[in-house]
Amino acid sequence: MKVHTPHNLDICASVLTIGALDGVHRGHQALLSKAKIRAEELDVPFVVYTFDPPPKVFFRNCLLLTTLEEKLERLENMGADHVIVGSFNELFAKQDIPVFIKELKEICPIEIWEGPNFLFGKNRKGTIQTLSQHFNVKIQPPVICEKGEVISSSRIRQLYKEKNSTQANHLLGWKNSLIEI
Ligand SMILES: Cc1cc2nc3c(=O)[nH]c(=O)nc-3n(C[C@H](O)[C@H](O)[C@H](O)COP(=O)(O)O)c2cc1C
Ligand SMILES: Nc1ncnc2c1ncn2[C@@H]1O[C@H](COP(=O)(O)OP(=O)(O)OP(=O)(O)O)[C@@H](O)[C@H]1O
Repeated sequence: MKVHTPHNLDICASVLTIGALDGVHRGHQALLSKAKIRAEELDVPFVVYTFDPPPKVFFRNCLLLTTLEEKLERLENMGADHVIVGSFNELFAKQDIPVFIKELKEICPIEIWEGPNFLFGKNRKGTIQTLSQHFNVKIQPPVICEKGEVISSSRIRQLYKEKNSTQANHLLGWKNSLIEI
């Protein structure tokens, strides 16, 4: 797996997933697995575009579930061929959506895989519909836990706050998920 800064990956076809992916939890894992399978079927590299720190950590000071190093390790485990890491700061967040779309076009995605409620870009104004105007977007149905709740980084952060690290680690689904709080 190769790690890149934005605008530094030169490929002519890919399957792409974009996301903060903090924790690379069981919902992310299902999404990434699907995208990886499609990349293999299409015989193109599987590219993940992620952000460091996760936007919610940057804007709202949320608990960080995985350091960049841990996240990259997990993404490698999920079969990512290339990871683009956008350093998330004020300047990055100010980029207009068409600018970000133009950057994504550099990666030439044949398919972009996301979950159903994916929002992106400045002020979270970009939707699946926005993305679909430019790319072939595929949706992974939401992965829910045994209790019927959608697995999310926010839910896992909440479980850690409630000191329920057993359930948090269960939703993360990685053996070495140990956050001390
Ligand atoms: C160019 C760009 C600008 C962004 N600006 C904002 C922003 O102003 N406010 C915000 O909450 N998130 C912003 N984000 C983060 C997105 O809303 C979103 O968190 C990110 O695309 C990852 O999606 P995910 O949270 O579903 O993983 C921006 C993302 C990008 C790519
Ligand atoms: N449970 C899930 N099932 C399927 N896809 C998911 C799930 N959770 C997140 N995704 C998808 O993973 C991608 C990255 O999402 P993101 O990193 O924002 O995860 P999140 O768990 O929703 O985070 P947060 O709770 O901090 O908003 C998005 O396309 C999102 O829709």
